[in-house]
Amino acid sequence: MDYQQLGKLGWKSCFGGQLTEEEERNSFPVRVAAHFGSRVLCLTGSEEIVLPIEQLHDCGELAVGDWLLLDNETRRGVSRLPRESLISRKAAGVKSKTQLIAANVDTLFIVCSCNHDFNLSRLERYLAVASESRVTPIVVLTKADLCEDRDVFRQQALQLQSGLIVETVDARDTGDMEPLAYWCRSGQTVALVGSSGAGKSTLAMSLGAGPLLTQGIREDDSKGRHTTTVRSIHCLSAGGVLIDTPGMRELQLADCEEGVAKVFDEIVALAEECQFRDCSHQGEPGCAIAAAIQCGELDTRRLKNYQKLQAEQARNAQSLHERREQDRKLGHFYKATLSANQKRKY
Ligand SMILES: Nc1nc2c(ncn2[C@@H]2O[C@H](COP(=O)(O)OP(=O)(O)OP(=O)(O)O)[C@@H](O)[C@H]2O)c(=O)[nH]1
Ligand SMILES: [Zn+2]
Repeated sequence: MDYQQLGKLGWKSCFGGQLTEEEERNSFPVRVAAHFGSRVLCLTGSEEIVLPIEQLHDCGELAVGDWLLLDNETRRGVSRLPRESLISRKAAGVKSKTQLIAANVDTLFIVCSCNHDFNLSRLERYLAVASESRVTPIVVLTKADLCEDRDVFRQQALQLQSGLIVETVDARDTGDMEPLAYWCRSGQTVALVGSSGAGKSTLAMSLGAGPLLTQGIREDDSKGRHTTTVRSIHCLSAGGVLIDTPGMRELQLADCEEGVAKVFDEIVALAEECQFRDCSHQGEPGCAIAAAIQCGELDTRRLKNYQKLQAEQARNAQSLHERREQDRKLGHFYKATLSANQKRKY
């Protein structure tokens, strides 16, 4: 196994530690770089392998960023290595279906501009997703060059979560990328989220995002037509990789009760102090949250956003549960029909 080549893809030694001797002998790791319906693009660090999805059946549902083991001889997927993190979202348009966005991301750059785009509630939403996905969030405030006092924005963002790291940058300036380099070093995987126009592409460019392989990529199909393969993994000048998929750009909360509770942990703690266990914090006597609002310890915007995100995630989680139930029942139905058909045949 060429660990140096794998390092370029964000491979960490802890992944290697999970392999059995047999797996080390008979298989090799690849990273999922893109998914196009029936085919999956996998990278070894020195080679690109496009595999039909059936060949990866044993690896389960796949996300960009997943590490898979392929059999040395057949190149069939043997298994998927346990994920260190997984970012998922409620699929756009499809009611209550979860879509896997990216796996094994170490750091999420939450991008927001120091202008009218700056929105604390949106930042909290992304922080909840990061927490739920087990990814370290870093808030990157762009367009700092265009505002009078970048520190005003920075201080507000710092309040959102204890220990939160917030950087202010001119995303066009490579010199401003230095504080971010640590998160982009070799063996690290980062992803970007933020609203349209916040500066994600500009930031990616300044971080040196480029194609992972410069040779051996076939851009022409068998008929000589030019084809562009959408690669979702890019290498960065600091040695790490960036996962950038269209799905990353529109995250919604899906089943992330823990993430929301973590980001708003002071509100959760306050609620435990309320006189009534089922206090709805809407004027009941002995409400600790109302008291905190009154004395200015907690602001109304934050409480409202907590309640909104809480309700939103509960709704999504509920419909996900219903869907899973439905799928389960449908599964039983198929099985029953299948066995009835088989009985008829024999
Ligand atoms: N002055 C200044 N301009 C910036 C900065 N970051 C981004 N821009 C400009 O803002 C515009 C939008 O930036 P993009 O990088 O395209 O934003 P994006 O987040 O990728 O947007 P989508 O692709 O729509 O998601 C571009 O014209 C950038 O040049 C910054 O830090 N300072
Ligand atoms: Zn209360």
